[in-house]
Amino acid sequence: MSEKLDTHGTAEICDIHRENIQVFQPMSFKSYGGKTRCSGEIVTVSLYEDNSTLKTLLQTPGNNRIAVAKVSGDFCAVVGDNLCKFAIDNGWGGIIIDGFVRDTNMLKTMPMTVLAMGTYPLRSSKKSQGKIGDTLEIAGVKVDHGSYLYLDEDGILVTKEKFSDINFVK
Ligand SMILES: O=C([O-])CC(=O)C(=O)O
Ligand SMILES: [Mg+2]
Repeated sequence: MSEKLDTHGTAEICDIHRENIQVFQPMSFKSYGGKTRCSGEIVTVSLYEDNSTLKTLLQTPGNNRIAVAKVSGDFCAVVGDNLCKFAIDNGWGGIIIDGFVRDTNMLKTMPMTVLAMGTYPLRSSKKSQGKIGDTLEIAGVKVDHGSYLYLDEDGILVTKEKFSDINFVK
């Protein structure tokens, strides 16, 4: 007897839609937030040693979208409990940082999905401008602004559009 699942995680999406997804390389991201799953439209953010563009973005309505940021330059933490609180208050679906976060003792208690490459205690400078909307190269995948992301305990995958036949686990 086979039971039909009424919700799907990333593993089921991979089985159903293998041809239409790109999967992030493993061992690239760790989960730091109080939530470990999310799905939603991607907003891409390019940062260079400065989190102000991301900070401003997270203070605008998220409508359940996912902020995906790539950070270059010197090591710095671009998200901590303050930015995480903005994301929660403004209805963002998740924050994915190809870079570092801090205040992780707080982040783990907060109802937000926050993934990053690792932790670093030093904050970013406020000297440079970031940019929204670039295509980012992250964990072996080209991530387009406006594409769709599914993330859970098994991994992260992106697709051009939301799958209408998928009822993603909450
Ligand atoms: O303030 C910053 O730049 C990062 C941070 O610690 C926070 O978001 O709490
Ligand atoms: Mg902080």
